[in-house]
Amino acid sequence: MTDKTTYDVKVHRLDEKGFGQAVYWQENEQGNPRKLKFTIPETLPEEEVKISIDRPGKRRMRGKVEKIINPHPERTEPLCPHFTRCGGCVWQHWQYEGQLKQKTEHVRQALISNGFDPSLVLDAIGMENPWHYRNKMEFTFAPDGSMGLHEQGNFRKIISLETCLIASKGMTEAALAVARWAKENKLPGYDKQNHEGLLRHLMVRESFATGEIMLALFATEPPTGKWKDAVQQLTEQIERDFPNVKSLLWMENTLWADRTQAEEVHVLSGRDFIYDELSGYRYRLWFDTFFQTNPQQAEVLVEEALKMGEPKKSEKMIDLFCGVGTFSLPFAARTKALAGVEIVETSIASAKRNAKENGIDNTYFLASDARRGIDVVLEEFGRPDLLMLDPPRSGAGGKVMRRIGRAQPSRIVYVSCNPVTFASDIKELVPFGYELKKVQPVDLFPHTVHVECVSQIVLK
Ligand SMILES: C[S@@+](CC[C@H](N)C(=O)[O-])C[C@H]1O[C@@H](n2cnc3c(N)ncnc32)[C@H](O)[C@@H]1O
Repeated sequence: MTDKTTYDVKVHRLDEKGFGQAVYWQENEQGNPRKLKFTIPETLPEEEVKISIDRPGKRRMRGKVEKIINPHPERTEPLCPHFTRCGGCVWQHWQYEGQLKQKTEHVRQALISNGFDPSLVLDAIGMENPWHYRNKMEFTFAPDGSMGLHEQGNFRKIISLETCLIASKGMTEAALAVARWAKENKLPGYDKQNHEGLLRHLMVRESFATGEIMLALFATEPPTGKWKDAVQQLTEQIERDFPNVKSLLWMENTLWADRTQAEEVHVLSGRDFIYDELSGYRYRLWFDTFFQTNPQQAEVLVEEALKMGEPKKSEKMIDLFCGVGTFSLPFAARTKALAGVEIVETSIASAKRNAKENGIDNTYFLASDARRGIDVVLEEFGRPDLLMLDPPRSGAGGKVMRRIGRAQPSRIVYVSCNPVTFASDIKELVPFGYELKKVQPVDLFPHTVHVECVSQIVLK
């Protein structure tokens, strides 16, 4: 039986997942005060709410809102029917302006915690229309063959897809067609518990610039034998109804890990990649290529990075964590020479090809871990005038930052998707004579807690 005791609490802050945090004081059996700590999704700072216990816990309980006693002035009606259950967007109940203010504040707090001046953080640049911005989605099949997104906090449960307000409309329609085909053909979804079933994931990516779409269906068996007719039907249907799908792939994946990886790629229709464009450069994207997922705001990010980096034709530059060259190409076009370092070999192969196909011939790309790669590049390339880095969420780490400090580039542009690791990374540069000049947050992920920022750091 669930405990229907209710507690009136006030949200005092949001946690790193964007959920409200609150405490409630009550007396224990000995008459001593006892503190109950709650995490409450779908609440906003300073809101007073009546909650019940959704999920008990020793240290912190998950609260369920029974009534909003005093709502936040920026509370709004969420638009998506999947909101509250889907783990995708957690802030649809917050007016977009409020989300942006919170993101700016989050970056400022991360700087304060590391001893930097928060006034260096400019207001976050948001989107004019913060919907249907994503160019890539991954959906999962449930054992009953339905397809959708993972339920919030429960990776075993799948919410059947009806719509998605952050994915592009074209991509969602194509995904829904695949979901209907799977249902009509009664194809079994993969059961993670007993490792049985056929369909595992559907990855969809679309280029907003070229209109090309990729559909990659991950399955435990090849598209032959007893599945041949159904696969043929899917291929014909997609070719007929979705002419923009330039890549329809069947990815064989028998591995236990729940990831969109493939042991064999079968091209059912078109090619094994699609073309995309960003900031005027053309890119080939394979199913596993890392590429910015909000292309409109990614262009803003590139523009801001160029403004902060002020690249010059006489200068040498290093791009650490360069991926397929999203920043490398526009910077290389404005510098004398650019060296890019990235750990994923296929991304480096892609970066080389992208540079060539875009007529850029002053780049040198190295597939290496950043820590070793920076040493190799410095040895072959000499001291850079400008260095940019765009590490993953875990940050670059002290060893890489200290190597950057010792290399003494006169300007550094740091692009980050995690203000916390960003702030601790740049602190490492201070003893080497660097000064943080400004930080520009850019919102690439409306309705989620994530924020990207570009910053300018100079040698004093
Ligand atoms: C946030 S992405 C940025 C990619 C690129 N700048 C872009 O905008 O497309 C971070 C990149 O760092 C790469 N990476 C992760 N760990 C790395 C490491 N230890 N050394 C070098 N590159 C790494 C990832 O493969 C990924 O391409």
